[in-house]
Amino acid sequence: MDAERLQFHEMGLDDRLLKAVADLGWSQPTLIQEKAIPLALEGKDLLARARTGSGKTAAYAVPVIQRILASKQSVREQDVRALILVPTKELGQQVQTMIRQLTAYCSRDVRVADITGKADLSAQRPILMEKPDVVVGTPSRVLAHLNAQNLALHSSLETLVVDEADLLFSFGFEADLKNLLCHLPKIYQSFLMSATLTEDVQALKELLLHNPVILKLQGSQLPDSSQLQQYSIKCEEEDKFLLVYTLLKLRLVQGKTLVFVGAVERCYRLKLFLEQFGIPACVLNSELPIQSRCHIITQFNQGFYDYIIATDEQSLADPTAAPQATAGKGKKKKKGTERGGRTKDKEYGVSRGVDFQNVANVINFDFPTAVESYIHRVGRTARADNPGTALSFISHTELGLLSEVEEALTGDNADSVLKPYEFKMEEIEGFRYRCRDAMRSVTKQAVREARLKEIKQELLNSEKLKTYFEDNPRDLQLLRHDKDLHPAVVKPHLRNVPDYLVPETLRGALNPLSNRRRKKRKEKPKPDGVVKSKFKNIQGKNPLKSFRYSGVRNRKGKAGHS
Ligand SMILES: Nc1ncnc2c1ncn2[C@@H]1O[C@H](COP(=O)(O)OP(=O)(O)OP(=O)(O)O)[C@@H](O)[C@H]1O
Repeated sequence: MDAERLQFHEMGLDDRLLKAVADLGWSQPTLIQEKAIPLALEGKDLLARARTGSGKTAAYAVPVIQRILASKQSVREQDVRALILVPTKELGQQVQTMIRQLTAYCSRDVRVADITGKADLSAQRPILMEKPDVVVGTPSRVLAHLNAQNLALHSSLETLVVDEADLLFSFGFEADLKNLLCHLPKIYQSFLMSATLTEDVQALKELLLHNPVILKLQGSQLPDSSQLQQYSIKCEEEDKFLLVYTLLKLRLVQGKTLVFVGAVERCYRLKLFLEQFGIPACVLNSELPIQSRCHIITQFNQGFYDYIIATDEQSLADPTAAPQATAGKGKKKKKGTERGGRTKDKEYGVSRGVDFQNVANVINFDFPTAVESYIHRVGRTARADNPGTALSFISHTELGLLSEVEEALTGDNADSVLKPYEFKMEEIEGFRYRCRDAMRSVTKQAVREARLKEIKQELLNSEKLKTYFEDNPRDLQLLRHDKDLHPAVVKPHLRNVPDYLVPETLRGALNPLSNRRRKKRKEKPKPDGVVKSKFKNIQGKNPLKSFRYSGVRNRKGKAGHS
């Protein structure tokens, strides 16, 4: 604990709030919380820029709740007192969950409603008619309710929060946001929270804040190398598959891992490839229904899955993503339509603001197309005080983007932030044949079918999630999202790795679990998402952090790990 740091109990917070904070296991505020909460409680408008994963949500949620609890002591009338604007549905749900956790001991006094969901306006009307103290929504959703007179804010609103402010404009909410402001009272307190201070955020600042205190914390946008280790490795298309197979199958990457790809189609390509080796993974992208997306994230956080293959669709290189991207430029369009009539959800955001918990590694299978996107993706690991690693595969076409990221992250520092991931590709040549064998089954047709199958399946799941599971919550745990999508092409011989193929230096790393035992284990959630393997016992640490598989020679003169 940092003795210098102002503690939660020294901030004059309500006891019920302090008790909830203690239940969350937070021994002290994060830096942004320490600075922002007292200023917010003084009534100041705030513009807070702090890096991803630094605890911005509670930095505004705690003062919002405190203010409501304080005002309830004198005014008993129920009204909407706080509005929290978020760019995505995922974030909306997450903010609601955080507020519910923080109000666990005062849930009657502080009611929160997340209206980001897809339900009809009329279905959400009754919720708003009850005048929850805190409303969480995207600007377009909130505006629609204001226009439909399901919600009135002009006399009651005390606090406005704009979370992930840098993303609101890029998600196309500029016009909605401006229209929404006409419905707000003259005086209210505002907080603008952002991971980056873009020109858009500056513009929002002028629009929303009055004499704000500007908190710019932590110069770097990502944690330093003592907490987050970043690597890059140059490899072309086929090698990307070969390398990811080796890393996952030999458990060279341990713990929960998010693999980012550049297009929805590539989610399925990679999933189909991996499933042939008995490596299960969930797919996460904007085509899936919101209920499924949130359930996948919840289960991942609970340790059900080790791997998620996700797209980061505000920066897709996929040409089919174009409609979505242009929808982000202020058009009224809610959804982009892909070729083949598939719809994408504009309010989808996986790499932005979503609190994946205890993610040990982020792998950029395809490099992001913008610096911001790199920061948000990599920010899914090393959150709060946890350690993490990020590994980026770089093809020759992506070298320019790598330099941009390097430049943005390195700043004045002469040392490169992304260290080379030294891996002797020639040592795993023996695996190339089986990878090609697996790739042959991953045809365009197979990918298309898998994609359709998954959407159909998830639409069914989503219906169940909406209705059935409310009555049968225990069955919810049994609903899995990482099942094989194309069992017909799975070749059983690929599931096991014959010893002779494993480079001598990596033999200890192979996970000894048989398929049968693996199946048995799959039923149970893993407690913290970190899979124990023989390798871990041998090395005692995450190999992605310490791995050197290069020309470095050990004392016996063999290439090996250091
Ligand atoms: N005081 C604290 N002590 C320990 N953990 C905390 C504390 N405050 C927040 N956390 C945890 O840190 C994680 C990151 O918090 P949060 O999602 O609010 O970050 P963020 O700054 O909003 O990140 P992003 O910009 O990526 O959304 C969460 O899991 C949260 O529960």
